[in-house]
Amino acid sequence: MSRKLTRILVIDGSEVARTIISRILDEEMPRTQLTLCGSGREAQARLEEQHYDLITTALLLPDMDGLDLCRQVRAHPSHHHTPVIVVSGDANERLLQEGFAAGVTDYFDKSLGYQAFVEFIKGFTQRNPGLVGRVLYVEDSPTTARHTLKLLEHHGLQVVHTTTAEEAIELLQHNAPGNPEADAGFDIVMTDFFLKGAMTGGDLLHAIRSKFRFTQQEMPVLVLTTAESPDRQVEVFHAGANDFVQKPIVEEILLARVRSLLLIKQQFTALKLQAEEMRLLATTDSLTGVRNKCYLLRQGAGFLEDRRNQPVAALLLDIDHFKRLNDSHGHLTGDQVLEEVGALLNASVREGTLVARFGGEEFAVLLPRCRLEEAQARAEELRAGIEALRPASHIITVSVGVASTETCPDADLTALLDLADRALYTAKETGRNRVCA
Ligand SMILES: Nc1nc2c(ncn2[C@@H]2O[C@H](COP(=O)(O)OP(=O)(O)OP(=O)(O)O)[C@@H](O)[C@H]2O)c(=O)[nH]1
Repeated sequence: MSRKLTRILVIDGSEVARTIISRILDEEMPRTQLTLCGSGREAQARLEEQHYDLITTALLLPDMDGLDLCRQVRAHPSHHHTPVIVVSGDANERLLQEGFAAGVTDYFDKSLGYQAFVEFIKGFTQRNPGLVGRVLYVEDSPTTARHTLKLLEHHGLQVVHTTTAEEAIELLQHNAPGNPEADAGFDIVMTDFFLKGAMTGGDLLHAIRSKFRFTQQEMPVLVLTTAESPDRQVEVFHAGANDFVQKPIVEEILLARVRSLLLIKQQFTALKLQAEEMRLLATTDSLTGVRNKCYLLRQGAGFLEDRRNQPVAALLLDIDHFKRLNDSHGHLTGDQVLEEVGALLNASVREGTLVARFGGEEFAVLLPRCRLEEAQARAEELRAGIEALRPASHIITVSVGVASTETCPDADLTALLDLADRALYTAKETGRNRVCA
């Protein structure tokens, strides 16, 4: 889900006020597109040009009453839903009595200061975020579809409209996780419950929850129904809908429901990303950036068992005379060398290769679909690459032991690494800075 700019229209007759508000908003809300107006007439002109997520106006404008401006906003076909905050010197009687009737969403007491005003706006926009996301919308009535599409798109949503559940299923299939040709995918589905095709909205819901196995957080579904009995409403929820909206659609109700479902989806996506980051952190060696030994031992077994990876080659690379480097240049230099060698290994291997830190100055590499001869060639490339690297401005060499299941098809991970370790020992014994198999 991409984040879009929050568009705010600030109307205030005082140039000083506009300058201060603009400066603080720029600092505190960098993803804001701010439009400043000094009069009601200027604001009216701006409102003809574009949509805003929020309007704030002083109660007293040089040419107009702030409440009259608010009434005009409420009567405007494109802006009648836009929140309006009225700013006044004190919460005066007139504002309290007439404000809400005029359609004021909230008011702010100016005597609290500009910093507090910006904090207020920040809180307001966080509670009422703009609508951002991709909606799959299934509706077979052309009139309802045209009206709803216009409404959703007007509020910044990307909408893909289909008239049948079958088409919607095809689109969901195409966008399912794992399909390399998938587009951005959908954040929510909105569907009419009664569709004229062979499949109903209920069938679509069933497919979403049972076939695609999308949870209610992963793919929230909003059902549109005509006024129904409580029994029918219960049926909608049993079918796996998150919520429903009755037709004829009331714009504010639809938007509020869509907003809350998008929030559910955003929270789900954020949690998923966080979990992935945590998993990566827990399986990565913090110094070298390659996988840690625990990950190698856990994933390596499966890596070997996967027949598509056969034959699997294992390389064990051990930095030569690393103790000497530590002793003469210090551990921090040693650490930098390890870091740079790890980065080179990560950057040098193809996708599907597993690189891990096996011990202090020792790295393991598992190469899929790699015969012994090719593994030796790959090991030689890595050895030469490290020799040319000069990490921390020192010439560093590695000895490499190579083994492949090509020559021992029954070897499990331990046996394969053991063979590579024996080859590494030979490389060390026969002079270092070489590859042995
Ligand atoms: N700087 C640094 N040193 C480490 C780290 N982990 C292990 N070492 C050091 O790596 C050195 C490994 O020394 P040895 O096992 O004797 O091996 P070597 O000096 O590389 O000699 P050969 O392997 O026989 O060429 C030890 O001095 C460890 O303290 C680390 O994370 N950072």
